[in-house]
Amino acid sequence: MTEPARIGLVTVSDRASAGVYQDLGGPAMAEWLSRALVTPWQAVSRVISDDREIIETTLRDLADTESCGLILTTGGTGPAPRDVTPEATEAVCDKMMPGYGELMRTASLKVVPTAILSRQTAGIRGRTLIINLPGKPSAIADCLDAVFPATPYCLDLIGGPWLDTDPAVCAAFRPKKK
Ligand SMILES: Nc1ncnc2c1ncn2[C@@H]1O[C@H](COP(=O)(O)OP(=O)(O)OP(=O)(O)O)[C@@H](O)[C@H]1O
Ligand SMILES: Nc1nc2c(c(=O)[nH]1)N[C@H]1C(S)=C(S)[C@@H](COP(=O)(O)O)O[C@H]1N2
Repeated sequence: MTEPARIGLVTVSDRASAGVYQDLGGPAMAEWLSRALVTPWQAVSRVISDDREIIETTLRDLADTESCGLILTTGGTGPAPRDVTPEATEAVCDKMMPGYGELMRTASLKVVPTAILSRQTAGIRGRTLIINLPGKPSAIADCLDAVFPATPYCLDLIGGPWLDTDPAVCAAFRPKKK
């Protein structure tokens, strides 16, 4: 039996991390993955403040120590002074994947005119793919619906975990098998 794929779910929010409001972002990411994935997986969840050092440390820990092959972040992608998730992501990645940000903004623009305000991106650290999502919990499905079809193959290419999806939720496309 293969081990379940470990997936990091990181909520970056000053207010959710301080308990001002309940974190709905982490549960929304978990709910989307539970619907989409048919292979076993396990969440490794964190709720942290919009602090660049803390975000970088958390991403390194999830990738290098917790063996997460995929990490989703939500929040901190906008233009406000404390929005630094994309900078933290880029700082810990070896390689950026700009197509993710481009496609997520294009998909979100069909839902909200403020989609361009997200600087969300994605990148690779070793064998881990990190994807930024906006903080609004409803943005999570908008963005994952758009980019997840290419994500299992991206993980294949970097030596990450094998993920299969329910085609009724997300039609993953692999141009060739491993
Ligand atoms: N993790 C979350 N859980 C629940 N709601 C959230 C979460 N993150 C954001 N939101 C909601 O989306 C709105 C916009 O998110 P945004 O990331 O801009 O928050 P913010 O104003 O930067 O504050 P904070 O970083 O403290 O969440 C918030 O006002 C809040 O209503
Ligand atoms: N799908 C989707 N994308 C979205 C939004 C949204 O509500 N839905 N909000 C936008 C807004 S208003 C902002 S400021 C940016 C950045 O949000 P963040 O700082 O919470 O990550 O995401 C944008 N992208």
